[in-house]
Amino acid sequence: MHCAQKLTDNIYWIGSNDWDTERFENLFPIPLGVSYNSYFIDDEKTCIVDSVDDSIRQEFFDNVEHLLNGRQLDYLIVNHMEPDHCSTLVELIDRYPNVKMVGNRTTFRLFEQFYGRPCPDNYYEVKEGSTIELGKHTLHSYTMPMVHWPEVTCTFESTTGILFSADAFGTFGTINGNIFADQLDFERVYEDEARRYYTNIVGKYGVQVQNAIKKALPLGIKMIAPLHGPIWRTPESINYMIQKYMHWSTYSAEKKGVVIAFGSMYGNTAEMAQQLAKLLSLRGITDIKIYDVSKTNASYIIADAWKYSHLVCMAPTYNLALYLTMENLLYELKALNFHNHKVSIVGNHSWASAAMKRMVDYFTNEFKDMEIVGTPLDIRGALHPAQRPLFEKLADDIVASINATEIKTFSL
Ligand SMILES: Cc1cc2nc3c(=O)[nH]c(=O)nc-3n(C[C@H](O)[C@H](O)[C@H](O)COP(=O)(O)O)c2cc1C
Repeated sequence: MHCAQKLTDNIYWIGSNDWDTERFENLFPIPLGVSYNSYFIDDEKTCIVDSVDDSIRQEFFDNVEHLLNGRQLDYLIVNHMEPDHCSTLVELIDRYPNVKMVGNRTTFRLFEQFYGRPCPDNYYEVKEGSTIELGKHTLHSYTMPMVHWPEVTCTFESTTGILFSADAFGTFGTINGNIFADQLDFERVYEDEARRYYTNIVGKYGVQVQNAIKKALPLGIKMIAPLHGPIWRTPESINYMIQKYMHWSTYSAEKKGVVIAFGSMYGNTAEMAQQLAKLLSLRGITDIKIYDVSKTNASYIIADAWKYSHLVCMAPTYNLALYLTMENLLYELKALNFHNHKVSIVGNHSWASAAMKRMVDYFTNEFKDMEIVGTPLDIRGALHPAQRPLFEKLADDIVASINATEIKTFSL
């Protein structure tokens, strides 16, 4: 049954929710589900902006048929050729064989690679600044390369001021009736998931996101319609989300605080993590998060590492190397270009140390712009009373560093 919702008198959300997929990209847990958003513009020419994942195929076509009401589909804008927005494209073309599929050369190449169905008669190539007149509405195409795929464009509708932003400004989490961010407590319900979505999916491409923001801001945006999660339509909510993107894309901490990520087999390093947290608390630090890297999916730790000013990595040596789940976390952080934060290091070993050295090497040589706070520690087995002063000193150094840290603010 159709379930479209209005953005304006003539523009509709025709997306739906996916509660079934366990992991987005088969990597990132999505306990709150995810929405795939698509939009319909009802004008002299009919137009769909981006399509959806196969998992919500039925709801999508119910909406499309209802809104077309027997008319033909004239345009199908493909801002992003990732399969979670494109696995219904071939069926759309089969159903509406005269539709013009709007994209760039890379869009069409990826389409053919994925679906083995060249449709050159349907291709309608656009470039930077190309416009399409639908009647009352005019679409302007702008490239956003590598936010986060090479073909990505955004489409600006200049009559209503709606920016169809592809995956930018999206979030994990289903749409629960309210399609607009200002209708709900976004900060409480979605912000952590928006950050986890951004940092893990788009995080590597901060420079490209900055370029896209620079390009989009002068357009006079009145609404931002992303491909996942709620839509932004008030100046306050648009401002809020763009400011979040300024923080995230410049790798700037949003808040003073400490994320302690530990790995542990027998509980000794876990115990050290708790001791350090207690010492930080006694020194007045209120924002402290402890994560077991073997327990919590790295995507959550990565999101909080991005958010808070200070990270502490604590892990044992394992077969003359770094404990595997910590190695994995640091590998992922590095792959996402994480930088511009402060980190402290505690290793643990029993006979031949490697973990501490590996962590120091990571943050000194493999990440850029990471300041190591305090002297890296290397504990043998368990923390003994005689070593307590080392932890007291580390806590002092972290607190001094937190006090000296300035949290950036961004004005638009
Ligand atoms: C499979 C395995 C391999 C290990 N390899 C090393 C090693 O190469 N060098 C070393 O000093 N300790 C090694 N250890 C010992 C641990 O690093 C050490 O006992 C550490 O204190 C454990 O910390 P935890 O109590 O937090 O798990 C290894 C332990 C295991 C189970």
